[in-house]
Amino acid sequence: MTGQEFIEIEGGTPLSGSVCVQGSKNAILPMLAASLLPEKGCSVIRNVPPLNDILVAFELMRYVGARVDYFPNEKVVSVDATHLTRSDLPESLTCRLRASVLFIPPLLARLGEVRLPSVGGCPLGARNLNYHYRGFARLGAQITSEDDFVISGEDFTGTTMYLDFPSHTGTENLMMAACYSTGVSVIENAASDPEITDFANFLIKMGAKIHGLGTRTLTVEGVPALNPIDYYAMNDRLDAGLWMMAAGIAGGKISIIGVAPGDIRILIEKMMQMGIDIGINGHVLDVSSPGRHLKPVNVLTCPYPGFATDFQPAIMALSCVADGQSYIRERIFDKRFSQVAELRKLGASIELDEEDGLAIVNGPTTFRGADTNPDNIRAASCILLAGLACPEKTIIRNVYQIDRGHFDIESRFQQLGARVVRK
Ligand SMILES: CC(=O)N[C@H]1[C@@H](OP(=O)(O)OP(=O)(O)OC[C@H]2O[C@@H](n3ccc(=O)[nH]c3=O)[C@H](O)[C@@H]2O)O[C@H](CO)[C@@H](O)[C@@H]1O
Ligand SMILES: C=C(OP(=O)(O)O)C(=O)O
Repeated sequence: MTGQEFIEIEGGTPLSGSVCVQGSKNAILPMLAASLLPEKGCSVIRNVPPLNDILVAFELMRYVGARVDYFPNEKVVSVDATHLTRSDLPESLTCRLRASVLFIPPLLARLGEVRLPSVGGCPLGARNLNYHYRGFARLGAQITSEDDFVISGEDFTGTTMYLDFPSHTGTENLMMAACYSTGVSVIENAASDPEITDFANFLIKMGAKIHGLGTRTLTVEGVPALNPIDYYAMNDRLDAGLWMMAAGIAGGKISIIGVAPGDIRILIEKMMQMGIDIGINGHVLDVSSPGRHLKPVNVLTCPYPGFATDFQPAIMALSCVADGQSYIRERIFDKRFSQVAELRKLGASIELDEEDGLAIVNGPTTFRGADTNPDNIRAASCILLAGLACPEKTIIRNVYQIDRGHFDIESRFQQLGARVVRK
């Protein structure tokens, strides 16, 4: 990948064929961190796509002394963390990966101290980490510097932790730390996303005792040690959603292989409200759409099981081609509308009140070709989708963002007959 790379889309072709869903980045990242917990032996994680964020996580793990062997064709990684040597994470890596924060619990458990400089990830607004640090402090950690986040302590005692908001990685982090704390911990108002349940199952396979999976209250009984395991990570509901919405906006009929329909039921519901046909055949979704004359939609993002904020930019692309006004309300992040400026370059008519977290989309738009520069994964997905409905050429720069979240995107689109090329 070079900085000059871009993706070019020439839309207007209906999609046909089948596409397989990749492994879930947001489930695999905490698993990679937790694979540093066992004191001896190799853990194996399967269904691991070569996404930029995952590759950066491998670099962080190697930096602290773990041996990481990755087999991209088999999508398998093995991790041996027997000889960890350091826990001062380098900013050159943490500034590229928000999930760097997930390395705090294993490094505390193994080495007793962590230095975590600023963390990167999608620029979506404030993205505070106060629930993480408050939770670690309640378990017994000392936060010795808030500037560079130096945190220390290893003998934690179970406690009750309440999250003011059900933070996704906050829940994962405190659940992971509670696993090796003495006694019982309760995490109230926890996030209940499917990735958290899959991660909890990963920890349980390692020997952890976690109760309340999939609910908003998690109870964790501390255990003396966690063991290396071999685990098959869940598929990525965000990748599945991208393909569903691609068929929705481009038109045509595709089959999406490897979906847990229950994990994306609100997206299915909203797309059906827009006039898109979705057939559920076990773990395969058959999506067919006219691609035009979609119905407008109202969306309000919420913690799981509500409408996922990570789908908000993409469904905005669909709402642009709908006949009428759509209302899209963002309630998770304070700056999650960066795709609006890029969609406007393609001719979209969107009234934006970012303070109120409201975008009113005036459809239908006939997109025109444009040169775009989305600043995060889901904004890039949004423009990819808009490009499929645009008869002229759409350029997407900053391809690094797409490659953080979706593996081999152009080949998988080409497989469905779309004209999407990397140049
Ligand atoms: C790697 C990963 O899994 N990323 C996902 C994770 O991000 P991430 O875990 O960072 O998102 P959170 O659920 O923590 O954030 C949700 C909201 O809570 C606030 N907050 C969070 C923690 C905290 O200590 N203090 C605080 O105020 C944030 O500023 C934000 O407004 O969940 C998001 C919301 O579903 C998704 O968009 C991301 O794709
Ligand atoms: C927001 C995302 O990732 P991160 O939390 O790592 O920025 C994402 O996957 O859309």
